[in-house]
This record gives sequence, C-alpha cells and structure tokens, in this order.
Amino acid sequence: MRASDPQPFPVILIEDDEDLREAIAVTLRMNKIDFVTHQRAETVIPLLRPDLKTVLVTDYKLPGMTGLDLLKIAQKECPDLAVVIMTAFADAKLAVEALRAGARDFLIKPFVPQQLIDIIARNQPESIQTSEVVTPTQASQLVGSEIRSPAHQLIAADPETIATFARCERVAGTDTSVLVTGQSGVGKELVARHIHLHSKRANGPYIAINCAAIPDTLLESILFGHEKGSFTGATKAQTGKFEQAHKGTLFLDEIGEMPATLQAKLLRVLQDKMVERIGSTELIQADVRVIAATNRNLQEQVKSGHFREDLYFRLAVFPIHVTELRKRPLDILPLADFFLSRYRMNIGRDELVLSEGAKKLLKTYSWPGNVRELENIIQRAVLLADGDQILAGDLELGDLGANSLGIAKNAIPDLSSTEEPIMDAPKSGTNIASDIDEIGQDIDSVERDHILKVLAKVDGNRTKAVEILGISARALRYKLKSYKEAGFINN
Ligand SMILES: Nc1ncnc2c1ncn2[C@@H]1O[C@H](COP(=O)(O)OP(=O)(O)OP(=O)(O)O)[C@@H](O)[C@H]1O
Repeated sequence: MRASDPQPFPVILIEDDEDLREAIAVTLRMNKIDFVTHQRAETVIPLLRPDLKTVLVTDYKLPGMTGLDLLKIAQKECPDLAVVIMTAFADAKLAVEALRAGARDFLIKPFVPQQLIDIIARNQPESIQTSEVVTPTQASQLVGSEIRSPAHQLIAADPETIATFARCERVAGTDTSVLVTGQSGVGKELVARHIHLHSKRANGPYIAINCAAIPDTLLESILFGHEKGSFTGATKAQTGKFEQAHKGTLFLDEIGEMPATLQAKLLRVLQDKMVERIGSTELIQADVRVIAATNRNLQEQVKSGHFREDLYFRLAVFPIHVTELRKRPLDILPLADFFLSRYRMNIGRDELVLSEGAKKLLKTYSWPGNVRELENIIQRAVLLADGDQILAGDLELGDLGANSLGIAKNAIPDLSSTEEPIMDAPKSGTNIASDIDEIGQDIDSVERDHILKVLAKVDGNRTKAVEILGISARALRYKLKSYKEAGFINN
C-alpha cells in the first residue's frame, strides 16, 4: 500500500529522528500493524480527509510545522481522527497543550513498545478496530468486582454498575436485541462489547458503527453494502457492516440519528435476517445480533414522529440503562485509579498516586461528561503533577464543573494551590445537583445548559469545549444539531 493509496493505513507515524522512527517501525511490524512513516508534518496534510480511518502518531517537535500545528489542521479536516502526540520527558507539559487542543493520547519518550501498541489498540477507529475477531482468550473474565479484557477493561465497583453488567451477562446468552441508553460517555459502547464477549458469538466479529458520525448519504452503503456502479463513485463492490457482522454482533451507536428511510430498511433486515446491497437484488444472509445505543430519549422521538415505533420495539426488546457517573459514586475512585495506572505508565511514573485532596474532589464533582470526562481529567493530571501525588489542583476541575452546578465563583477554593485538602465547594456542588433534580429539571436540560454554558465560556471554540466537557467532537456536533432543531440555539 502506498501513502497516496485511498485506503488508509491503520497507523501514520511522523517522526524526524531516524533511529526512533526505525525502532517504532520494527515494533509495528512485529505486531503486524500496517503503517506509513513521514518525517515532516506537512507531507501528511494532503492525506487528511473527513473519512480518514487511522491513528496518527506524531512527534511534537518536528522540522517545520509542529505536531500540534498538524493536530489543529486535522481537527478541522477530520475531527474524529485519533492523534497521539509524542514528546520528550522534559517537554511533558507540551502534551497537556496537545490534549487541550484535542489530541486523543500522548507518549512520553522514552517509552516501551507495549505502551505504543496499547495506545494504538485503544484508539483504533471503529471501522478498523471492529473488524477484528475478539477471541475467547481475549474475552473478559470476572475478577471480583473488576471485569477485565486486554484492550477493554471494565471497572464495576458500585452496586449499580455491578447490576448493569450482571444484566448484560444475563442477556448475552440469548440473541435478543438490546437497546443501551445513557448520557454521553457513561460507557454504552463498553456495555455492548461486554455483551458480545459474553455471548456465544464471542468468536465471531464485533462491528461497531456510529450512525451520527457518518453522513446520511454514506450510511446506507456502509450498513448494507453496494455493488460496483450502483451510484456515482461506487467504483467497486463493497460489503456492508451487516454482512461483515455475520455470526457476530453489530453495535449501532447513536441510533436516534438514523434517517427515516434507513430506519425502514433496517427494520426489514432485522425481520428477515437478510440484506440486499444497494444496486443488487440478491439476498445475502446476515445472522447478526444487533445492539443499539442512544443518549436521546427514543420514546420521545417515537412520540414526535422522528423514530419508527416498530423499529423501536424491535430494538428495545431488552433495554439496559447505564447510569450517569455521579449517581454511582462508588465507581469514581476505582475508575480514577484504573485510568491513573493506564496513563502513568505512558510516562513511566509508576509511583504517581492520587492525593487525599484529589480523591475528595473526584468523589464530589458532578461529572457532567461522565466516565469519558474522568478519563480525560486523569490523563491530563498525570502530566500536570509535579511530585509523587496528583493534587486536587492538577485535576483542573476549576470553576467550570462547579459553576455548571450554579455555585458562586467565590465559593470555589483555589485549586491551583498545592495545599491539601480544603475541598468544600464540591460538597455544595453535590447538593445543588440534587436540588436541580428536585426542582424537576430533567437531565437532558441540565446537560444542555452545561454544554451551552461551556461553549459560551470558550467563545464558541468547539475544540476547547469538547476538551472541557470530556465528550467527543462528534457527540458535541450532533448535540448542537439537535439543540438547533429543537430551537434552543440559532446556529
Ligand atoms: N466501567 C468502565 N470501566 C472502564 N472504563 C470505562 C467504563 N465505562 C466507560 N469507560 C471508558 O470511558 C470512555 C467512554 O465510554 P464509552 O465510549 O463506552 O461511552 P459511551 O456512553 O458509548 O459514549 P458516547 O455516547 O459518547 O458514544 C471509554 O474510554 C471507555 O473505555
């Protein structure tokens, strides 16, 4: 495959140091990961397209354009692209800057090969990652209250979460359709994968697709496939995700975003267990277990006529709701420790632990961005911590988390102080959060208010907003779209 080939490589590596480039190349080759290398960021710009499915691993400091400059361009051209920034240990703070600008992950040099491989595995785009067959040896094993699999570890310490995963395991043995609901970043994808890994289909493929991330015009062909010449640009026949998921599981994320015409076709496929590629009349068998997810209220969408009722009932045979993080407080510290052990390994600081003040703050913060926000915060704090402890200030929860709950600014302690621990504000934050519930404001409006407040605070800069909110760029995009449709914003 050549660099100009329209089919992207799973990894694009940009590193100007020849020795390091070669060392990384050896690691990638040994792990059978296809890649292409570049010495300068500029040469990668022509490859950036909205549908680029790859992990871009780039050094920060390069001759000419920096890795950060490239990241900023990539954010515009292909906002869902996973960019991993490498920096030298002495420049670890640059990695924070990169995370703020939207980098998915970082590597502090020197790093061990396994760190690189883990990061690539974690950040594989859906279309590449999901075509993998997850073998039984990779399947999760229950270890006390922790459920583990190599690339996808699950933490379940709160009774609420333990019950959720138990529910997953109960339904896993059947072929029942499952509808996973919950706010953005609560772990819906993880739940879907867990069901697959515990099902009799675990030896088959697990294919995930995000209905909101794919333009409506492409979604049909991606789901159902097409024949050569069936539409302009269909230069070769393409199998759809249903065909690829034969004898496995298909995860349809953000199903509420699926256009009405496709809803009808999806319903037919679910009923008949057969697909017809675009431009073909041949019926192809698709023995697929479907798990759908949404952070919208699908029943409301059914009522308002935006989602087909018959499809809703077909998908929601077994509903699983994943609760917001703030409502399962016993998960917070185990999750924080779990992410801490993952990210401190990136910088070779195994001694790094959470201070008591940081733990207290984590336990009482409201977590509007749920587990994804917690992960982002720990990822950044690992870089910000100077000593052996992550202090409350390193979490940079600042006033936004507190303000989002309506706390007066002067009630917020100075989190930049390294003094430990004087965390009173979050306590009142928790009270205010429950006050909001008590006065009847539903979670969706709390979330919407928070997102719009954060956007206003960063002057509409979406890159900054997603970083603060701990949600993906695509999640923000479609949320804004739905607010616009509902008349909450003008543009
Ligand atoms: N119980 C958990 N244990 C470990 N990691 C978790 C857990 N729950 C969520 N995560 C991690 O949090 C991040 C967000 O989870 P996930 O993508 O599954 O959320 P989601 O609800 O599908 O989000 P979205 O609605 O935005 O697609 C992922 O990196 C995931 O691995």
